[in-house]
Amino acid sequence: MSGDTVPHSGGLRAGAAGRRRAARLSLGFGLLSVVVAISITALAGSPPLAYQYVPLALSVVVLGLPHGAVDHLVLPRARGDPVTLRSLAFVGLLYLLVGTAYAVVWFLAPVAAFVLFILVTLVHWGQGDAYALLALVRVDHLGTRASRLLALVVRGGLPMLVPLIAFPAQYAFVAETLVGLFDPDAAAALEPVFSPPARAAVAIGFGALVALALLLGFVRSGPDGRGPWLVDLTETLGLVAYFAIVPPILAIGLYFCFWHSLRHILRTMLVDPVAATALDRGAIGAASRRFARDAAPLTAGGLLVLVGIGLAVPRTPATVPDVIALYLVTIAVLTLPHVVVVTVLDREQRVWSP
Ligand SMILES: CC1=C(/C=C/C(C)=C/C=C/C(C)=C/C=O)C(C)(C)CCC1
Ligand SMILES: [Fe+2]
Repeated sequence: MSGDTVPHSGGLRAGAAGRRRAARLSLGFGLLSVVVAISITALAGSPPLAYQYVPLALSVVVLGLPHGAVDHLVLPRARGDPVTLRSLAFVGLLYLLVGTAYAVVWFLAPVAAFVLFILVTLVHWGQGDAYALLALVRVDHLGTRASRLLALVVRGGLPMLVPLIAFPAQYAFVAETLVGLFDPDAAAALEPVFSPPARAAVAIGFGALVALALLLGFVRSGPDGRGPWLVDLTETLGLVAYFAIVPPILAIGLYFCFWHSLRHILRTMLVDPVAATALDRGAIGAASRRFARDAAPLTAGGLLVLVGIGLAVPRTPATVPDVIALYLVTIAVLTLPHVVVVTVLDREQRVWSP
C-alpha cells in the first residue's frame, strides 16, 4: 500500500492508536467546521462583515499563528536528533533571510507579492492536505508522485480558487486592503483577474482537475481503499460547497484554524516523542499543553513581526480590515520560510517519493 511509506519511514513517534486519534481529530474538526459554517450561512445568511473577521483575528493565538511556531523543533524531532544550537540557527537564519527578502518584495512590488502569496498558500495548504491524505486517512490511490501533485493542486486550489469564482468582490476587497497598505492605487492592476471570463476559465480548468482527481482516485483505489477514497471524496466535495457558500473572509479564517493548522499541529505532535506518547494513550489535553508551551515563544515572536511591519508600512492601519490585512501580510512573510521547513519535513517523511 502506497500510504505505508509515509507512516512507517516518516519518523512518527506515535503508535497506531495515536495516529488514528490524530486522523479522527483532523477529520472531525474539519468536517464539523464545514458543516456548521455552511448551515449557519444557509439558515441565517452571511454574518455581518465585522463578525466574519473573528476567526482570522482569533487565529493570532488559536491554532493559526502557533502552528508554525514549532518550526524550530520539528525537523530534529522527525529525525530523532536533539535540538541543537546549530539546528536552531538554521531555522532562525532561514526565517530572517527568506522572510526579510519577501517583506522587501511587499514594499517594492505589492501586487506581485500578493499574487505570490496566493500561489504559495495554494502550494502550502495543498502539501499539508497531501500529507494528511497519505499519513492520516491512509489512502491507497495516491501511489505516484503525479497523483500526489494533482492532490496538492486540488486541495490547495479549493481555498484559493473557489472563493475567486464564487465571491469576486470580497476577494478583490481583501486584495485591495493588502496591496493598499503599501500602494493605494496598485490593486487596480488585478481587476482583469476578477472579470467573468477569467473566473469562468478558472472554474472550468479547476473543476476539470477536481473531477479528474476524484475519478482517478476511484479507479486506483483497491478494495481496502474505498473507505479512504470516500473520505477524500467527502472532504473534497465538502470543501467545494464550503468555499462556494460561506463568505470567504469567514471561510478562510475557520479553514486556517480548524483545517490546515490543526492538521499540521497533529503532524508535529506525531513526531514529538512526548506528545506522541500522550496521543497514544488518549491524553489529548497533555499533548495540547505540550504543544502550547512549545509554540508560545515564537508565537510572541510572530506578533513582534506584525508590529514591525505595522510600523514600517507607509500608512498606519486604522480600520479592522486594515489591521487584518497587516496580519495577513505578516502571515505571508512568515509562511514562506515555514513552507521551506514543511517541505524538508515532507522529504523526511517521504510524502513526494512514493
Ligand atoms: C482572507 C482571504 C483571502 C486570502 C487568504 C490567504 C492567502 C491566507 C493565507 C494564509 C496562510 C498562508 C497561512 C499559513 O498557513 C482570499 C483568498 C484573498 C479571499 C478573501 C479572504
Ligand atoms: Fe502551515
